[in-house]
Amino acid sequence: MVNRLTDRAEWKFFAVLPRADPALAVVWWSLLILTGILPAVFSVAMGVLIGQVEASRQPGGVGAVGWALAFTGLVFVLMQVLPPVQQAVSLNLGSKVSAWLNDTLVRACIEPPGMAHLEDPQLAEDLTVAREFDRGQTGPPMFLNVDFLAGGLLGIVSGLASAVVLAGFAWWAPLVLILCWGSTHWLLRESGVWRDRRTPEVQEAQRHADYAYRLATDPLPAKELRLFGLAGWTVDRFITRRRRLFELQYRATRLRERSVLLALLVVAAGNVLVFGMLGAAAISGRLGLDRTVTFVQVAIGVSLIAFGGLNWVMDGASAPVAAVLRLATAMAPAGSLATDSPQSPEPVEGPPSQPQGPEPAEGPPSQPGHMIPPAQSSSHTADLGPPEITLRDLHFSYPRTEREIFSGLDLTIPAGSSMAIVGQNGAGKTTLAKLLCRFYDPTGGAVESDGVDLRAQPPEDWRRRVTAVFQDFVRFELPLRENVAPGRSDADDEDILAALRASGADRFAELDTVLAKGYRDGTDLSGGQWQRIALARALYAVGRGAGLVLLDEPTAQLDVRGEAIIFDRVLAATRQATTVLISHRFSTVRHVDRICVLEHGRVIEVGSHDELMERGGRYRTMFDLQAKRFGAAVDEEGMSFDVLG
Ligand SMILES: Nc1ncnc2c1ncn2[C@@H]1O[C@H](COP(=O)(O)OP(=O)(O)OP(=O)(O)O)[C@@H](O)[C@H]1O
Repeated sequence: MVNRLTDRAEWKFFAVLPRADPALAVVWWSLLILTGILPAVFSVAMGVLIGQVEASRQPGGVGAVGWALAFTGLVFVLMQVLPPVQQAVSLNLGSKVSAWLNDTLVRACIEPPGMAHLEDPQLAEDLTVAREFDRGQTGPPMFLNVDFLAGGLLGIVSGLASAVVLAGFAWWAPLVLILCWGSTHWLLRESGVWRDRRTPEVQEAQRHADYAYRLATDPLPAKELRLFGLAGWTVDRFITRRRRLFELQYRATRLRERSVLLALLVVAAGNVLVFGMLGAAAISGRLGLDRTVTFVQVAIGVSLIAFGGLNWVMDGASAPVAAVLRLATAMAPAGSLATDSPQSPEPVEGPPSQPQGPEPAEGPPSQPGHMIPPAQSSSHTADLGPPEITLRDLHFSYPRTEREIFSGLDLTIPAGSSMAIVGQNGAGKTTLAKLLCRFYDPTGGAVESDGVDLRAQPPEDWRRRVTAVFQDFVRFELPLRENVAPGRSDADDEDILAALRASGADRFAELDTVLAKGYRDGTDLSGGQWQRIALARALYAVGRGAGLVLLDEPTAQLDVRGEAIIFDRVLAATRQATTVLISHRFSTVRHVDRICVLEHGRVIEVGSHDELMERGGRYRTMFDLQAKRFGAAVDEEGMSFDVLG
């Protein structure tokens, strides 16, 4: 019984209020009760006033009209003053609840060390419902909701306070009216709750409407949408999905004729009975004018507990809150990683695990949503040096998929060496980089660092030793300084400038310039310039001691000459690290120590460029194919680079 109550979305909603701001929640409830009982008190005051006026008119009668008038006036003034105060408190509490929910949601998304929770379709659907408190697609946003709710709750408190006063007329009268008006909640219950809010149809309409909205408002798709004449298509998609959403909401929550008629009948019967008895008592003289006025007013006041705004607001406000709380618990296990290696149940030999604490990632956050906590100090990692990486009989399938990306992959990358991974599109190169960052755990076999399974240490300890430039690196809408050293308030400008110089990115902007056009004095960069910034971020991390450097197509957007120069500089800067390069450009690949060719989830060739060329296998075929389409040229400085033939 208690569990059923606490499991309800409404309960969860009210439980969140004190968590968002305990003091404000107490003030909110207190004002609600005080403001709610005032109409009933006013009815009593009016009755008393009339009684005193009548008494003072009697021959020799002495009425305390003045006191009664003052009391009525005081209640009236409070009735004018308290509602705006209540409203201000409601809006304030609404903002606090909104902020608390945002915090909870952001934490739920960002804190799990893995990534699977962000790719789970069911959780993604839940996320859409949860974000409703903020976006307000199907109801008001939370900061307004708390005020609307206060309005509905005030009605309930007023109605109950009126019922208490009405008991002075007859004990059964408030019971009859509460039963009648209260039954409307049950009779019209279907109309107050959007029960099928979590059906695939609703969630799909919601997600697609949201996506079309983002397509229209984000600057990134703006070019293609215009070029391909997709403006009308986007608007149509948005309108049809929104309309569908409204239709589904309307169909679920519209008032049904039969229920409304039944509710009217019940309410009419109860009110005819109570008001009839009140009238009879007044006519017979059993009830004086003063008490008649009071009881008629409170009998009307009980009607405030009827089905209405509260029912509609309550559902819209509590469903997203329940969804946020659900996600807060569901995302953690979905995005968790193994804590112990099945391969290394014994205490493992090898470099000591990094001390835990608030230290930052030495590597940059490589994916949006995967920032590692901000920095206090940066010792430790430099001492550990570059790791030797071993992939031992590695098997991997993405969560909820059957297909094996790796099926028994064995590979060793010696400490301090550079290794290029080549293979066709979809061969699993980026997946390998993700496994090396430990965004996922293998489904079989192991990834080892210096002979120690990565699962034998907390992911954050391992990630302090890793830095990466991913194909889809993040472009922070932040000053250049923070793009190179994100989350590091203690970063030395000289170190940042050195990293920028090494990646050839030192002339694009001042360190304080925000790298986004939408900001005052902000600037945007070209694709290749952004790539150099991402490289600078990785090089800065290497300077701070990151021992494993993952470069996934790090120079794909650089011009041919720039690529050769920058790549040489990157290799020089990462000479002390173990470097893994993923690239389709053989002009880059040939500069590394060893090359590994991936195919069908396995390593089919490993060796230096010269060895693999001599072997005449798959690498040679791919190299020759690319060389046919490209020719070598020598620029005026005598430097050789590839150009289109
Ligand atoms: N998050 C994911 N969930 C499920 N499957 C995925 C996910 N990411 C990638 N895949 C699948 O894994 C396979 C390998 O992808 P991956 O990105 O590792 O290839 P790649 O070798 O880097 O390709 P490319 O050269 O095109 O960058 C692909 O078939 C892809 O569809």
